Amino acid sequence: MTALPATDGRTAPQPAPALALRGAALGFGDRTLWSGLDLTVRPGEFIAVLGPNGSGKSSLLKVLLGLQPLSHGEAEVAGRAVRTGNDRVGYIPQQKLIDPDTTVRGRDMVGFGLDGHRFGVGLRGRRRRRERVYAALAEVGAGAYADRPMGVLSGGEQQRLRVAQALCGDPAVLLCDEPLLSLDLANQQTVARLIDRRRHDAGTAVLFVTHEVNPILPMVDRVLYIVDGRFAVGTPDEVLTSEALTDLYRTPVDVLRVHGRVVVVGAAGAPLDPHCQASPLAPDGSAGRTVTGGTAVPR
Ligand SMILES: Nc1ncnc2c1ncn2[C@@H]1O[C@H](COP(=O)(O)OP(=O)(O)OP(=O)(O)O)[C@@H](O)[C@H]1O
Repeated sequence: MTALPATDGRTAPQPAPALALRGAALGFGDRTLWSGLDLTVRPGEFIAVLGPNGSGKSSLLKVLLGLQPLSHGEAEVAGRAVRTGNDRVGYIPQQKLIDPDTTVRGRDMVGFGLDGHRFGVGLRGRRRRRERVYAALAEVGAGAYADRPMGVLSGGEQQRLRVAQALCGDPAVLLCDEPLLSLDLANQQTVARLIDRRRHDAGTAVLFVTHEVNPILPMVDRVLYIVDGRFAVGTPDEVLTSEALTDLYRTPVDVLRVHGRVVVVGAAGAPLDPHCQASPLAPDGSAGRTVTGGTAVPR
């Protein structure tokens, strides 16, 4: 705990940050993905991590999972230096359909998210472990199909179980790597709400990597937007603006708000997204501009 002056003159304890990066840099060979990154994330805070393909979003998650050392600087989760196998870190990967022949039950898959040593050995340890899995399944509403083989479950059901697996260890930080990808709208909303509820109820901080910010926009407290070695951090209203993104991309970018959705429009000749299409939304109606087709954030 850090003590900060309270408004009445006494000192009020502040919760330790869920996550802290100080002077962090990551590079491979002579390429620097990002550097000078200082980021302190409060318990329960929801951070969207945005940026084009290859800007280093997933690599940032790997650093926090202890799978990738920083080139410079420090990274801490719940006040401790990051390391592999830290059960204070939960991880939700992209939705990938599991082989239909996979016979492992959802309940067992969720249990894989727990460190076996934590609950001790013997009957008591096994019971505590079982209770934790049960609670995680209940939290995501997956109890009804938890005993079926993973291979026969729908993509949405499988992804709920991945969320349960990530939450099972009661993480201080939840790292999400495009967890809504290839889910239909209803399941996108379900999974996003589960994550949102968790951070409200348990104070779990969330780092959410995505190319499509709109489904989570109402939940986002701050955005970390990485482009070509540079980055911007701030509220969505501060970062998702034409001015801020033009500065970041070093090329003219327009940010439009259409029916509450954010649409990022890039300059012709400098497509921000390989899938850019001629824009029906070009502000001047010219054909010389492009927009990410239905996608909010350039890839
Ligand atoms: N171990 C590694 N060795 C060398 N280069 C790597 C390594 N890991 C990642 N990279 C490179 O670092 C860059 C960033 O990769 P990363 O997966 O973090 O990007 P990303 O922003 O998540 O991209 P996407 O949106 O496409 O998923 C890529 O060019 C990738 O090839």
